[in-house]
Amino acid sequence: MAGRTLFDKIWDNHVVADLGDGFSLLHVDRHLVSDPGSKALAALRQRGHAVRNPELTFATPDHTVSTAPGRTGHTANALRYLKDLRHETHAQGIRLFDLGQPGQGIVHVVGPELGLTLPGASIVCSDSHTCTHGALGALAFGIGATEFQHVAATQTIVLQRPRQMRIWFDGTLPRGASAKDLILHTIGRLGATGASGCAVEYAGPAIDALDMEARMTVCNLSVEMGGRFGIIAPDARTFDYLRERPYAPTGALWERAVAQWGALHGDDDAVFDREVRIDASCIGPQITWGVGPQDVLDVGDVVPAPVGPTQQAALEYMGLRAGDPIAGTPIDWVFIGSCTNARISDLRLAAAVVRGRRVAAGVKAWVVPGSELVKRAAEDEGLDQVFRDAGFEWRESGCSLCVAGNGEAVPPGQRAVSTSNRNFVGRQGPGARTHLASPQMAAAAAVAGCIVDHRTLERHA
Ligand SMILES: CC(C)[C@H](C(=O)O)[C@@H](O)C(=O)O
Ligand code: SF4
Repeated sequence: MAGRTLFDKIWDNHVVADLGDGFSLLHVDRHLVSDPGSKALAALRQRGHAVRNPELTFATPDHTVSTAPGRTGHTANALRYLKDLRHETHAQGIRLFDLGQPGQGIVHVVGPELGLTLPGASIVCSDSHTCTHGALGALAFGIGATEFQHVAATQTIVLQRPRQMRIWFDGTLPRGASAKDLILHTIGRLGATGASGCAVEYAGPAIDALDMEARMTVCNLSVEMGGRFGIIAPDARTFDYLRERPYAPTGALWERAVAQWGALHGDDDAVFDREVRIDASCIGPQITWGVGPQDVLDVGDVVPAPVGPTQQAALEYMGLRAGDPIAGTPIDWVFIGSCTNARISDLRLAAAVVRGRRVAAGVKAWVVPGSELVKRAAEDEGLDQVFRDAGFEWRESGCSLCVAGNGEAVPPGQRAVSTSNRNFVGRQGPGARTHLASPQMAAAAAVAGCIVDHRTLERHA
């Protein structure tokens, strides 16, 4: 028998029934629910179904909640979602991590930090960035509203085994380049559909060297190149990260779990449908110029000449001219947040750039921690003060400006550098222009008032 990939092994462990033609009925170990999921919960209840395993289902509001300090200014829409989520989770006996409680936050930040996300587990959430959890060696993927009801009612899901791709990163990232740069560069190389329909395994020395939160950043953007799953084999770093997390196993169970997790890696002779190799040592700080994460360049490069009408339209939307250096482009907003880059390590990286500096005149800069626990940890370290002293707004946790689904938006025509994962037309508000970048790059833009290579700021410090 041919060797199996890591993904194959986890898949095989979850098969309840083989349905033929590559389809399987899989057991779901964790169902994560955020506020948009309240609609599907309501629909399920109206059809008279109970949630089969409420103890495997966990909820928290993130998309629509206000992130204003003190949670003021909730929109009518947000209040409705919040009320529905509270009502539906209560009716079904589902654990809800509500506003102000440890455990609240962007669902993809919360899963790993609570130890709900575990190596070898299957994890679903009706959100495309569920691929984030694959960073811990989980089989994690986004589902639709119909699948949500199926999962909730049966704790299983029907899935066709996807094609598999491995991206192998040689070398080490240069100083000043981060996981965000690594994955943006990769998407730039492979394109928005480069991993369509695939489960993507990230491997190689440059991945091994990343800490857990950086690995989450990498897996988070898998879906931006069409991959429904991203996965990284768990290792000692993964186990260290999970030890003593609230929902991680303890005592003898922990020992057994680690022994099993240690076996979670692909066989040497496993075959992938596609293999890509990338040299991480050539990757510098990245910044997007267009309206998809694949429209990305090195911060030292010039805006490319458009290839075809789509890119021409992207340049017009972004208000950029081909041939101009991207560095030096004036900006109006900075958003440090989202399930890509709002964990404590991201905030530390951004704070290191900001410390002792001021946000440039006319720039609005927000830090939106990824979760209540991230917020508290940052405050314990005094990071909130570093940001506040510089003129940043220090906010409550949630999705906020990443999706502008909560009344928080970048005004039309204004230009933002954002640590999130989508720079689509109107994503941060109608007419808003978004440049995706790492936390260091976003922090540097805030203090410089323009797009800038954060390494050049460091030299002047
Ligand atoms: C609202 C939700 C369904 C959506 C997703 O699936 O990703 C959002 O989180 C996003 O990032 O665009
Ligand atoms: S932070 Fe952004 S990308 Fe992540 S779940 Fe929320 S809206 Fe989606």
